[in-house]
Amino acid sequence: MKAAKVVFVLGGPGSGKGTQCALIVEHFGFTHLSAGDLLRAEIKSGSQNGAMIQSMIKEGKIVPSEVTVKLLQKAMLSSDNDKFLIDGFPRNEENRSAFELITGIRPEFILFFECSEKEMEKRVLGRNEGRIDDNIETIKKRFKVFIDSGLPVLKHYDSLGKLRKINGDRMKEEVFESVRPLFTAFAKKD
Ligand SMILES: Nc1ncnc2c1ncn2[C@@H]1O[C@H](COP(=O)(O)OP(=O)(O)O)[C@@H](O)[C@H]1O
Ligand SMILES: Nc1ccn([C@@H]2O[C@H](COP(=O)(O)OP(=O)(O)O)[C@@H](O)[C@H]2O)c(=O)n1
Repeated sequence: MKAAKVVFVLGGPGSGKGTQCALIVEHFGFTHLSAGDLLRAEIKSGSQNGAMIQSMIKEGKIVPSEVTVKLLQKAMLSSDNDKFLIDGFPRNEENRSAFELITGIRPEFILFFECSEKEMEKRVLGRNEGRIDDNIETIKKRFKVFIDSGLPVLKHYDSLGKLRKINGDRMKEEVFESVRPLFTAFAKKD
């Protein structure tokens, strides 16, 4: 698994991570792994961690890294692909160090969508996916967690020269035109 190429995709709730990942998958043949989607699937599967995960998500808190890294690792191992977009991860320093320790993988780079809180709030409230955390009370908590726990992760990768910031406040097609050049090195599909 050490040969796998990984790009972490970060940004606040509603910054457009999932939307841009779908476009990258379509154009560059990556496999999209959303940490949030894997955690939500784990709740639905009736896992013994389900109740804990559900209450963390409802409160906008970060699920213990061991749980999330195991889910990501399992998904990577069961894929034929060797190029992964890991979306919504790492959310804090614990996520980051646990992933590096357990998988031995270092990301190629970090795609980070910068977006105003006003725009993110509007998008999340309009998302209509029936998520238990897409309500104004939990959104405020998620914004705070993003700043308090997420910024140290971004600083870390910035210091390694791996942070690629994209203005996510624009129309999705315009955002993708800024994303595209970062992936041309991966253009050849295997
Ligand atoms: N650039 C954009 N402009 C307007 N709406 C967007 C844009 N990107 C995504 N959206 C919409 O905003 C909502 C949140 O986007 P999503 O990709 O799910 O964000 P995230 O994965 O970062 O939480 C979705 O309903 C999506 O269709
Ligand atoms: N690495 C992660 C990713 C998500 N999560 C949880 O899942 C929730 C939703 O994350 P998400 O990435 O699906 O959605 P957004 O908050 O980006 O819109 C987070 O608020 C956390 O409670 C986590 O605990 N650890």
